[in-house]
Amino acid sequence: MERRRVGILGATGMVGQRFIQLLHNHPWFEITWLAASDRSAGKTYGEACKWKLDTALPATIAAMKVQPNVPELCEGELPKIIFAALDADIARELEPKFAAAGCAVISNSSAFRMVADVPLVVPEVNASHLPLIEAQSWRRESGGFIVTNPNCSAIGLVLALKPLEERFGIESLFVSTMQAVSGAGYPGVPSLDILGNVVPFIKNEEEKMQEEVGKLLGHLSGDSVAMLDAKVSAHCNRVAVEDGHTECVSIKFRKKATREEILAAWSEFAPLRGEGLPTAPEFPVEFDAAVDRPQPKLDRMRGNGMAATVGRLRECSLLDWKFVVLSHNTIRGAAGAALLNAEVLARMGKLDKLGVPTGAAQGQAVLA
Ligand SMILES: NC(=O)C1=CN([C@@H]2O[C@H](COP(=O)(O)OP(=O)(O)OC[C@H]3O[C@@H](n4cnc5c(N)ncnc54)[C@H](OP(=O)(O)O)[C@@H]3O)[C@@H](O)[C@H]2O)C=CC1
Ligand SMILES: N[C@@H](CC(=O)OP(=O)(O)O)C(=O)O
Repeated sequence: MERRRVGILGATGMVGQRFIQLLHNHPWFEITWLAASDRSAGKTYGEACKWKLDTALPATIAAMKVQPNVPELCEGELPKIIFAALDADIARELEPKFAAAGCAVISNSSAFRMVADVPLVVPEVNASHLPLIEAQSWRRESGGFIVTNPNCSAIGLVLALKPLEERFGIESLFVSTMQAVSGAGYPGVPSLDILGNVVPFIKNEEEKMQEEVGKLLGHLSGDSVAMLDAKVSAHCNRVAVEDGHTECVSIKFRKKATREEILAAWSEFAPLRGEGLPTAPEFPVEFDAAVDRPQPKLDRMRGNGMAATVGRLRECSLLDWKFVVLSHNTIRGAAGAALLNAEVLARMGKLDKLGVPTGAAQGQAVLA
C-alpha cells in the first residue's frame, strides 16, 4: 500500500520530535514536509533541531529542509495531513490556515479543543465524536478540518475512567497529578526551579483537565457534545521526572462497584481490538497489582508508550475508591495520541478526499 504523505508543524519541539520518532517507518504515513518557527525555516532539520530523544535522528529526516509555516509557501506539494505540535497561541493562528487549505489538521494543542464542532478525541474513549468534523466550515469549503487530542494528563485519566463510567457512572472525582518536566517543552522549567523540588502550579492545567474530561466522557448530541454530568477537581504539580505523568485519583460512582468489578472493567476494556491500527496498544489500560506501582521510570513504556498503567486500587474513606494512573506524556499524552487519531480517521475514510469541499463535490463523487 502506498503511504500517505504527511507534514509536521512544530517539528523541532518535544512533541514534534516524538512525531518524527513514531512516524519514521510508519506503515501508513510518510513524512514529506516539516515546519517550525521562522527561526528554523530554511535550515536543514538537523541544523534547526536539538534532538532530545534516545533513538537516533533518522538521517533522511536530518537532511530535510524546514519549510515556512505557510501553506502557500510550500516547496512542492503540501501534504494534506498535518500533525501539529504548536503552542496554543501559535496554533490558534496557524491551524485554521492549514484547515482552510484543505488539510486534515491533527492537533495536539489546546487552542480549539473546547470549540463545539471540533472533536476532542481519545479513540478508545470517544471515537464516536469524530463525525463532528463534518459540521466545520473548513470541511464544507475546502475539505479540511481540525481534530484535537486532549491535554496529556487528561488522556491517561480518561483511559482509566472510561470503562468505569460505562459500568458504574461517575458522580465526582478528585485527581492530583505529578507531571514530568518534558511536559513543559524544551528548554522548559529551569533546572534550578525543579531539581530537588516540586512546583505546585502549571498554568491553566487544572482548568483544562476539568473541562476536557467532561467533553471526552460526554456524548455526541447533534453538532456538539453534551458534557458528562460529574464534578471533577484537579490539583496539578510539576515534579523532577523526565517523562511520564502520575495521577492519584479518588472517585465516587453512581452505582456501587466492587474491587473485582472495577478490575474486570479495566481488563476487559479493548475497544479497538481487531481494528488493525498500528499505534493502538493491545490493552490500553493495564493493571499492576504490586503495592508500589505504577512508577514513571518502570511503567511509562508499556504498550510502546501507549498504555495507561493503573495500580494501588483501594477503598477511599472520602469517596468510594482510589487508585493511581500513569501514562507517557509525550507519547500517549501527545504525539502517539494524535497518530492514533489519524489512524482511526484513515480507517473511517476521512483522509481520502482532503482538499475537496464536502457537500457538492463529495456528493458528486458518490454519484459518479
Ligand atoms: N510536551 C508535552 O508533554 C505535551 C505538549 N503538548 C502540547 O503540544 C504543543 C507543543 O509542545 P512542545 O513540543 O512541548 O513545545 P516545544 O516548545 O518543545 O516546541 C514548540 C514548537 O513550536 C515551534 N514554534 C515556535 N514558535 C512558532 C511560530 N511562531 N510558528 C511556528 N512554529 C513555532 C517551535 O519551533 P522552533 O524550534 O523553530 O522554535 C517548536 O517546533 C503545545 O501546545 C503543548 O501544550 C500536548 C501534550 C503533551
Ligand atoms: N501542560 C502539560 C502539557 C500539555 O499537555 O499541555 P496542553 O494541554 O497545552 O496540550 C504539561 O505541562 O505537562
